[in-house]
Amino acid sequence: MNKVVKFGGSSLASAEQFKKAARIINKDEARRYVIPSAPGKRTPGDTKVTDMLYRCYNLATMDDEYEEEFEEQLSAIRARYDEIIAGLGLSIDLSDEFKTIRTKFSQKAGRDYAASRGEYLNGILMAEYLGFAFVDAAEVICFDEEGNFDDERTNDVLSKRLSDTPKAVIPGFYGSMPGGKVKTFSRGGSDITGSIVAKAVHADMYENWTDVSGFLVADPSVVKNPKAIDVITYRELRELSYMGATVLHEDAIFPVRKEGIPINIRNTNSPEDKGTLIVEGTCRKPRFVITGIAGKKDFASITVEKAMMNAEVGFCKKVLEVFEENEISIEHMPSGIDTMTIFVHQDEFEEKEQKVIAGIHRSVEPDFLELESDLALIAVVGRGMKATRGTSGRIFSALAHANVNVKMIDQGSSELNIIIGVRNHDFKDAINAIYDIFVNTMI
Ligand SMILES: Nc1ncnc2c1ncn2[C@@H]1O[C@H](COP(=O)(O)OP(=O)(O)O)[C@@H](O)[C@H]1O
Ligand SMILES: N[C@@H](CC(=O)OP(=O)(O)O)C(=O)O
Repeated sequence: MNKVVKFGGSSLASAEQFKKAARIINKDEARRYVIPSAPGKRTPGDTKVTDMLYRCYNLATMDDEYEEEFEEQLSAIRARYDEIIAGLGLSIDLSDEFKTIRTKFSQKAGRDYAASRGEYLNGILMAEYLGFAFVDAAEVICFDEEGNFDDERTNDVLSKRLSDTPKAVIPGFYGSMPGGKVKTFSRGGSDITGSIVAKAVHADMYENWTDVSGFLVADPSVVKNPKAIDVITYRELRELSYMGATVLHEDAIFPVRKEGIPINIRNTNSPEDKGTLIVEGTCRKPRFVITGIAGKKDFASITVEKAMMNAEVGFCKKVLEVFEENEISIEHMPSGIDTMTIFVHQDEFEEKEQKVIAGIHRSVEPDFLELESDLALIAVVGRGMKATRGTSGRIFSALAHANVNVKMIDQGSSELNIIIGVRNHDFKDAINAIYDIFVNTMI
């Protein structure tokens, strides 16, 4: 048996949390490969070390007048680690490491290098505390010249290196490019490292330890005490993570999915809870018709209307090309007989708005063009929806009861998800209404 365990920033924010993580690791001999994140928030108002590092690096690249602030920030980061070292009774001294960091910062080693030090230093502490080998992710997680993750090379290097390292700590979030330049994944990317390591060592399980007892039906900051999901498929999870359920990075699924390795989301603060099992497929019936709800705010929509639009060859392509030319990514695109609507991120769209409108006019001469802003998209996801009639009807009626005006509803062709567009200010009410109708009324 061979398990890869990733501990998130909340699980390693202090010495107390480190002890809990170590207890979990030591309880099961199979937990051989450990992926730590950087120390996260100790309290809701606290700052993650990764954010402190970004800030510190920004200060390092500014004028001399910011030197004092830079020094303060670097000392505050050091203090976070020294607090953990003291709390764990370790005899490690990070002076040399911080000397190197200071030199690299002054040589402008890059934002990615700066951010990666959070995981790197936490990895050193974790390896020392557990008595495991430390494997620097810069040596085993490979990116190509363009900065894209190099799957094949990584798998080769990593599996070779770990085949003669029975127990190791590999820091999450970063790797390096061919010349040795450090490169990070996007935020929350330690989840991806965990998945890559699990694939390389052919793990039986990838455990992802966080501060909630699994993947919950809805975001706990939106719905009070949401129920945990027992089993969820990779496809369902991908839909939910993409739509903002942040518990697992949306790209963390791909490496383990190829190998059929299940992911288990667990709670470091409540290790006896079974958490959520993420699997390729299951014949286990879901507890509720829906598996989960997630959503994101701050979208704008552009509705293009033209009579006989469907008969015009290449109409949609021409409209989409305008967005491509302006480098705006499209989030969602429901269409009708004579209309198509394009949802985009408002902040990306705002500054290019007039160029896009002019471009659409020029390329397809629409009868009518309508813009709306401050919209939210909500995804209701569930493998159980396919077999259940009237799911959309129930969503509509729940939202009507909650006085939420539905701007758009669109069912994915896989019948795995229904996307609903509402106003930003109705976001919370809408999610709670959907949660109530499918979860609370079923209990
Ligand atoms: N559907 C959901 N289920 C569980 N947690 C969610 C969900 N949506 C949002 N979250 C948030 O995700 C957090 C865990 O993710 P994250 O902060 O990245 O943890 P970590 O620091 O362990 O990596 C939870 O504390 C919770 O607030
Ligand atoms: N520390 C990085 C990477 C990461 O995955 O962190 P966490 O596991 O705390 O989400 C970040 O804050 O983005």
